[in-house]
Amino acid sequence: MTDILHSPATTSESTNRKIVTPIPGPKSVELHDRRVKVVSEGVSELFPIYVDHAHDALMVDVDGNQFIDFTGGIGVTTVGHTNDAVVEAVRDQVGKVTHTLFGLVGYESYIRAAELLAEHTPGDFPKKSVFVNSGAEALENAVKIARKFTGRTEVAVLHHGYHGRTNLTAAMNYNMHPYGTGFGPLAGSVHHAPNSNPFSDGLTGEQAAKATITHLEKRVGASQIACLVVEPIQGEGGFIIPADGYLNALVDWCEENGIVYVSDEVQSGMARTGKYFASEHFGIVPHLTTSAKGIGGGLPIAAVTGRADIMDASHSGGLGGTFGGNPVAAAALVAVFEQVESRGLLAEAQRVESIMRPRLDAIKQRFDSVADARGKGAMMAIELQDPATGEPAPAIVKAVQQFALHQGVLFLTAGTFGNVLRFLPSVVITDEQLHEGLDVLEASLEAAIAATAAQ
Ligand SMILES: Cc1ncc(COP(=O)(O)O)c(CNCCCC(=O)O)c1O
Repeated sequence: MTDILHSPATTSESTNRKIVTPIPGPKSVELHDRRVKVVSEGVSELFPIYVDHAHDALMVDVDGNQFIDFTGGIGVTTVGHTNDAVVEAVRDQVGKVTHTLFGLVGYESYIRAAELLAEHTPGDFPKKSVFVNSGAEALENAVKIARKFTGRTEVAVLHHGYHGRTNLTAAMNYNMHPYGTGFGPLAGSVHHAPNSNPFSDGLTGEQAAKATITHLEKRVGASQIACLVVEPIQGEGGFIIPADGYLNALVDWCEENGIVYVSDEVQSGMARTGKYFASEHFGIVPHLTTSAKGIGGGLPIAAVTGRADIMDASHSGGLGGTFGGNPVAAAALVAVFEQVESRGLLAEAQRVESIMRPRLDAIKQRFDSVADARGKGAMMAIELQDPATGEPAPAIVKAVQQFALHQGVLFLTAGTFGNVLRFLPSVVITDEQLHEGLDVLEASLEAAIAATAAQ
């Protein structure tokens, strides 16, 4: 197999990429050696590098190697690493008050953050929010609120979905490993139904919705279901975009049966797809929307936002937690929304798609192993299969990721079968950085496919 892991990096002419040591460099190796002594083995170590600083779409490790970042820390730094306005808002806030616990002593930024989410999440009805610290915590609370509002217990989710690493959200995930293996017993009352994946199932939205609804009606009973939790574009599952009409049919079914429709926009939300929330692409209005990742611009904050009557179903004191909506994170959220508005970042996400889509389509035409190219805005992906058998090709995906790392570009994988390369760059990435990263993608695919074929 060609030793693509150590091919000399061709970055000397680049102002965006700079590889000045072996990967990992000596300081990263030293940090790794310290890490293994004090950090649980349970925490993954995907890239063997350690960051020193980052800004916009570029990241520099402790050895001075510079990378174009197509991961965004899994879709968090949508407005860019160390976005200037976010940094300024955090700096202004952190010296004034860092914590009170909003349920004890309130502060304006929590309220402003809730006003922004009420304004920009889908739906023109009165909306309220509660803030928590992670996407999983938002999903946990969305389920609590739906159960309280309906008086029902059962939770419906879709195949290939992902919702977190807590006991309940691990039960809601499609992939048991690595999120739930050995951590059980996981929460009950969670029911998995078929999703819509037109690339692989060939079903129309109507046909796929019938399959989903029939499964839930027969296996659970609509009258028992508190909520149906759906990612409008499934993220960890591989950037799966449902067939036209699928989500609309699910929302209608929920409306008809008193089921709370929860749109999990943790990965697809906050300008990522060129809309504030991906639900807008499909013309659906969820009852509740969960958000996290990009809303905080790198600071940990997550939210459940939705119909005021549903959000108010909880008794006072039923929702909360120590750090939820922390003043510093809330200030960052407000800055993120201001950045999206003032810099036209929805259009920037569309610019990213306008550059990536034709190049990914061309890559699909060039390489038989690339079976699909898909996505919306700055949430694009390619799916790799063995052209002879149609089986998933995760080995090539991993090899591409490794080769690109050594060429100064960070790519993420995804997909139930690990055969998807997903791209989550910040929407402030430059055209030049996009094209350079895609050049490396193409070279990495060529090297990885050749190396795999030579095995
Ligand atoms: C749709 C959707 N809902 C919920 C979550 C969970 O958000 P947390 O902030 O990671 O808890 C996610 C987080 N996805 C990245 C997980 C990374 C990892 O843990 O290895 C998501 O994408």
